[in-house]
Amino acid sequence: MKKALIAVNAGSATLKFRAYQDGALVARGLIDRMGMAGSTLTLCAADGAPLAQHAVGASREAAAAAMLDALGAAGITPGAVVHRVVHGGGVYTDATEITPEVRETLARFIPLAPLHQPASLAVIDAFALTHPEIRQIACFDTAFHAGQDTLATRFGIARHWHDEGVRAYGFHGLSYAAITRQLPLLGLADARVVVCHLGSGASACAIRAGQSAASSMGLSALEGLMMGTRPGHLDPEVLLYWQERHGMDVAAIRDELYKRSGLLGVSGISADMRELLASRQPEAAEAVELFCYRVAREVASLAAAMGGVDALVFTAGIGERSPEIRARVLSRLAWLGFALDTAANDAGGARLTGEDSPRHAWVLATDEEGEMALEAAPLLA
Ligand SMILES: Nc1ncnc2c1ncn2[C@@H]1O[C@H](COP(=O)(O)OP(=O)(O)O)[C@@H](O)[C@H]1O
Ligand SMILES: CC(=O)OP(=O)(O)O
Ligand SMILES: [Mg+2]
Repeated sequence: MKKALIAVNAGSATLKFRAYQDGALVARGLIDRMGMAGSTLTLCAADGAPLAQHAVGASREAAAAAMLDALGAAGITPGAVVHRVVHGGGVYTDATEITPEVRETLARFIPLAPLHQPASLAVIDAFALTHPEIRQIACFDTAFHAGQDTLATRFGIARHWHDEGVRAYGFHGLSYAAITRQLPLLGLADARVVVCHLGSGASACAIRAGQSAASSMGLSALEGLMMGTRPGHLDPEVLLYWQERHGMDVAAIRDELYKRSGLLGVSGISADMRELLASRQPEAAEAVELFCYRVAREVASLAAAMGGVDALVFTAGIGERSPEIRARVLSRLAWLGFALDTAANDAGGARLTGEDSPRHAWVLATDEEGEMALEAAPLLA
C-alpha cells in the first residue's frame, strides 16, 4: 500500500484531516466538537463515499487516537504528516520539521493560543508515539503575515514590549495563502484585496499584491472580528473590571474570552451561525447583526491600511456558505462601491457583485490542508 501524506488542521472546535497520495486527495476526515461530549468522527473518500462514522471520547488525546484508528481501518498508512500550527511566534516563518526542540518551543506558545496549540501538540504526540519513524512538519498560521511592516504589528505600548514579542502576528495565514494563490485567476494579482475568513474563528486580512499588509488579529486569535465564542475588539479595561470587581483570575478571564464570548455570549443561545440564523429570538438576531457590523467596520479599517480597496473576498464556513451574512456585510459596504447581485450571491458566486458594480466581491473556497501539503512538499522531497 502506497503511503499517504496526512494534513491535520486542529481548529478551535474541530479537527479536520486529509490524506494525499502523490498530491491527490484520497480521504478527508472531520472530528466535530473535539474534546467535548458528543464528539463524532466522519471519514470520507475523495469522492464523498463514507468510510467511517462513530463517536469519539471527550478529550484531545481521544480525538487524535480516533483519527489514527480511522485512517488505519481505511487502509491508509501515514508516510508523513503536516500540521496546521496556529502560533509560530516570531520564530517560525516557514514550514518546519518538528524535532523535540521545536515541539518544546511550540508548547511555550500555548498561553497565546490556548484553544489551538494544545490540540496540535496532542496530535503531534500521538503520531510520535504510534509512528515514530515518520517525519512531522509544522505549517504556521502566523507565517503568511511575517512580512508585514512594523507599523501594522506594533501596539501603542512601550517599545520594549514589542521587542520581547508583544505585537500583532495575525492568524488564518494558511487560509489567506490558499486564497492568494487564486487571486491571479481573477485578475487580482496586483490588487488591494480584503479577505474575510469567517468561520468559528474569524479574521480579515489586507492583501496587497499578494502580500499580507495588515490583519485584524493580534498577539492572539482573540482580537478583531467577533467570533463563535471569542469577543474580538474589546477595551482592555474590561479585563481589569472583571479582575477588580468580580475577583476573576487569569484562568477565569481566559475562559470568558475564549469560550463564553462572541456569538455564544451575545446570543446566550449558540456559537453556531446556522442555529442563530434559524432562531427567532431577538438575542440571536442581535448577535448576527453585531457579527456583520464588526466585519464591515474591519473591512473599512483594513482598506485604510492599504490606502484603498479594489476587491473583497469571503471565505471559510460562514463566508462560503451563508448568502445571508455576505449580503448583510456587503449592504453595509455599499458606500465603498460594492453593489450586491442578489441572484449571484444566493447562487454562491463566484462573483457576488453586478457587472456595473464599481468594485467586486467574491466568494472563494479556502483549502488550509491543501496549502499545508504544498508548503511541506519541498521539505519532504
Ligand atoms: N450554511 C451555513 N450557513 C451559515 N453558517 C454556516 C453554514 N455552514 C457552516 N456555517 C458556520 O460556519 C462556522 C464554522 O466554520 P468553519 O470554517 O468550518 O470553522 P472552523 O474551521 O474554525 O472550525 C460555524 O459557525 C457554522 O455555523
Ligand atoms: C486562528 C483561529 O481562530 O483559527 P480557527 O478559525 O480554526 O479557530
Ligand atoms: Mg478554521
